Amino acid sequence: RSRINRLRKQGFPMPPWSWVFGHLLVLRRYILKYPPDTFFTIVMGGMAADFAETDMFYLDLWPFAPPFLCISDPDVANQISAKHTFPKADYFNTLFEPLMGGPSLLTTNGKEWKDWRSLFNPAFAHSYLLEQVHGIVDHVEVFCGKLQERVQASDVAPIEDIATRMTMDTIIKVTLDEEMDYQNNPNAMGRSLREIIHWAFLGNPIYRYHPFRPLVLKYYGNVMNRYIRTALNKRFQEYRQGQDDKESKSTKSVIALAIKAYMEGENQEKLQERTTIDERFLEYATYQLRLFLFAGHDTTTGTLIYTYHELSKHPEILKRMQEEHASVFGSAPTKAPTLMKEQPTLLNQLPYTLAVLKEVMRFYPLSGSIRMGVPNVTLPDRHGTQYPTEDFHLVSIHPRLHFNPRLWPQSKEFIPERWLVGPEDPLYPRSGAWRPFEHGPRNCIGQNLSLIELRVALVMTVRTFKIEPAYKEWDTAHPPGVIIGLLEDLGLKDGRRELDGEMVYPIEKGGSNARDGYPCRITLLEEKKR
Ligand code: HEM
Repeated sequence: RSRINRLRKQGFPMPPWSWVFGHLLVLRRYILKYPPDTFFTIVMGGMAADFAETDMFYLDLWPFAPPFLCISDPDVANQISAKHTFPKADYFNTLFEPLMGGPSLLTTNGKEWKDWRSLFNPAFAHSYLLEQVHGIVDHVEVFCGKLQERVQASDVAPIEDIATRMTMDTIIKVTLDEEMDYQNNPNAMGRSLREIIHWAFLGNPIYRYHPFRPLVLKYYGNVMNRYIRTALNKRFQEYRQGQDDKESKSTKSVIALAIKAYMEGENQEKLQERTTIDERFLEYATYQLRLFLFAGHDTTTGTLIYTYHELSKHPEILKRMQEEHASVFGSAPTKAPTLMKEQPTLLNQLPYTLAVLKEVMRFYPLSGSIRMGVPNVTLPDRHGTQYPTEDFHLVSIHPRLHFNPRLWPQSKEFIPERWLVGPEDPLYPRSGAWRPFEHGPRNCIGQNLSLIELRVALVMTVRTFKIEPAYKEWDTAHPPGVIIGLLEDLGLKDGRRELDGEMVYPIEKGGSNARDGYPCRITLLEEKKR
């Protein structure tokens, strides 16, 4: 408090502050502007908009969170992400480690992080992942079957569950070379991940301080660990077999490549004797694989759902995307899966689809970035004022960065073309203003995988299915329970379910999912035309 007070007296920007509450009451005022389940980062974006003059401000939320230096200036955000000056924050680690079970790429620093990142980087390269398109197409085909079932049922239901199962199946296939088949069957691994997210759930103090939480996390963590370790051992034996038998088929999974790189870095003499995988590798690789599943499934699912939503609102954009798919894969949508399997590089010929995805990610930033400030290092705002960083968590506020009218002409309009114009065009994106995957050495390792999977999913769905939100029908069919309804009627509970006139908005559920899992109606496009 006294440190914040000193900075306040020196005139650094921050909301009105008090010795007793810090900025908690101010935060509450902002929270009340939004529906109660709104993704917290969006609330922060709203607050940051009131500091447009500096695009930086301090925030004191003690005792609920450490003090923050909030940043929505692209140059400052670039300075934070460009080098390793600012480490990942301990606070951040305590929030995320229960999800992974131990130290992972997301939470470690220095040599420990660098060694693991170097081991996995090659397998997440775009060209390498294109070799995995075959498996991705297979999983998207199952997803299409599920959409088809929804067409036949002619119902209104959330799409999130089936889309999440698809992204989980895909990540497990690409990273571990295992068929989880979660889209068709209940699966202990998939269920455990969901339970862990639910119990580790960062924003809900009821779960955070629940006495059974450690036991529940341990139980489900063990289920995940067992699954991953069994798969890792299988991949190791395949690697060994590949060593002895040069003819054997080499697997292409992310972990197969990482095992190969790890073993090649080992003492070669010892390697000959090794019949089981080294325990330290097994333990740490398990944390990384849990992270891939956690970091990759909700984010990719959310982006897909928000893309369907924007396409439903902009028929002209949908039409242009369909035309692009027809020009690359031919006029019959049924041919596209085979073509993608045979020539995965065709996915590189979809600039418009990619532009739509980038614009969706600008509109719906699903993640964020936090680093720890360090002694004697300051960050300058665009007027040159230097902000001390020591003891502060440096938070990049993506929703503000992505909507700041100073950085984005027509910032509230959905314009995929801004991603297709040259630097001479006013719409051309400003460097560092778009950060869904963050930038620099610690950017998202899975971004190529997400963008490939999303393109495959769009190619295989948008010329066949029409997916339209059906919130009104859903809300009518699912009114709040008697007690909640009464509290809402009495004004004792906030019953708002719209943000800026939109029924679809990211909610706080561990990963910024669409409200109620995006209830929608799915029909066949031909049906619509008839
Ligand atoms: C639309 C999809 C995705 C979005 C928006 C997203 C976003 C991000 C962001 C913003 C970061 C940086 C966090 C920070 O600075 O603290 C990050 C890091 C990371 N992401 Fe993603 N992600 C996505 C998909 C994936 C997928 C599919 C995977 C893996 C299969 C993945 C794995 C990771 C990992 C391991 C890191 C930590 C990297 C490091 O620190 O070295 N992500 N992601």
